[in-house]
Amino acid sequence: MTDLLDPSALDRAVIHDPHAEKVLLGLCMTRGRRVAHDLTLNPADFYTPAHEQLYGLIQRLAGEGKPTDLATINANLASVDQIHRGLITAPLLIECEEVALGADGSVAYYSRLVADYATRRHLSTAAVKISQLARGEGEVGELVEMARGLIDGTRSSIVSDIVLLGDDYDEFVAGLDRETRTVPTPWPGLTKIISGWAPGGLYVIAARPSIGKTIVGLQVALWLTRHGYVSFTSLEMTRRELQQRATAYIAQVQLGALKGRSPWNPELTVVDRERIAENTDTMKALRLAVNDSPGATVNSIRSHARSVSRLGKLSAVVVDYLGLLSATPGDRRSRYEMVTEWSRHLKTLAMEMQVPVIVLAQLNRGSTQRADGRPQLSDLRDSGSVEQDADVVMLLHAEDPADRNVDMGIAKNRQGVLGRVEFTKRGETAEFAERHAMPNDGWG
Ligand SMILES: Nc1ncnc2c1ncn2[C@@H]1O[C@H](COP(=O)(O)OP(=O)(O)OP(=O)(O)O)[C@@H](O)[C@H]1O
Repeated sequence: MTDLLDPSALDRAVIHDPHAEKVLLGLCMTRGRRVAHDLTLNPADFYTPAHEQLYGLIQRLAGEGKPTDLATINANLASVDQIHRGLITAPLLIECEEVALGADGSVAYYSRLVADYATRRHLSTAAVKISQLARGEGEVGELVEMARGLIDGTRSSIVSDIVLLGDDYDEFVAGLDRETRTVPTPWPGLTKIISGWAPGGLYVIAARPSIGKTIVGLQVALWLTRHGYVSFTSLEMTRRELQQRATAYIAQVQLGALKGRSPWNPELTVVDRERIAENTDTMKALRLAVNDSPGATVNSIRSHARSVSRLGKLSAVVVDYLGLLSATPGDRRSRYEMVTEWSRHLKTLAMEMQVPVIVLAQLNRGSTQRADGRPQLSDLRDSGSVEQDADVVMLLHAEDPADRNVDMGIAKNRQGVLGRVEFTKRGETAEFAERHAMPNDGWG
């Protein structure tokens, strides 16, 4: 990456309000220590160096439980380092007091003004850096993510951004009878056990190879399109293959007949063609956005989800599957460390976007060494810390990939009970049908 322009080269002179800075400092001096104590601006949020130093001193005094008035400031000037001490002059202190006496706005008003100007300056600096990023080297998706990170980091820390746990408690109590924003899974029994997909939740569906995790992932994604757009990252199948599976499920046509004409594929029947025709409009209108670009990374998943959310309400993010994600070029960490970071990022993505993130994962061979062959949470060991980050972990188990009876163990459920669900796998129409759900049933 080429060197970034020195942001200090920017002319930021117009993006500040020296009067507001002085008034706020004066209010801290004249209205008692509490005012300074409650402010959460950073000294660097003040544009003028003298104001920055004075605010830093006032904050220090308030933190030590001392008054923040003119006399105490004067008595403590020696505690400011020698280089900056000279900036806090007697005329400045007097001017701050005077403008504060004549001010007609509240402390909140002036602190908001100072914070807003600080944010504008950060934004201006970020714009220069982004412009340099755009001209530099790097994969374009990564660059977009870095640019987003720079924009996200521009907010100044101000008092009104601090929210206490009980701040909206009345709203919480009033909302107890309102319907939740969780949405059902395609299977009523499972929905009951895990209480549906919750916004901000990270859900892991894991299995040994060929048990059917993609079938489950796609069925879930198709179901969730009823509630909005779904961002579906597929590292194993192309969009065309997903089209075949989705058609098999929605139009109830044999998957084999949708793979094109060949001597070994079954032929499409007249009924099949009718069903496809009947469901063409539904297929075309599906709000399923497929990201099947090779080498997808966690950053590209985030980018995709954000772009999809601009089309309309995002209802979920689905990733098939965690182990196939690519590392950022040049990342030399162990696979374990990388996957650990990815699962953290996916949980953060769920919380940021306020949607469920459903991640498919492959289990290691641990289960094959057990007498009953049943997978356990520990079989996710190769998947970094996904077991800790996940809100719910669902483990699929069948004695053999060809077996139509597949069990799902809810092996972790942060907000509820564990349990077990029995499914019939209908591979030919790419679907799982729920037979029986058993909350509180042990797994293992
Ligand atoms: N045309 C078909 N007819 C019947 N069953 C099929 C058909 N295609 C796939 N299946 C079933 O689906 C299973 C594979 O499903 P899926 O691709 O979802 O598995 P997976 O767990 O994602 O596998 P992988 O380890 O390859 O990621 C196979 O074991 C098979 O039982």
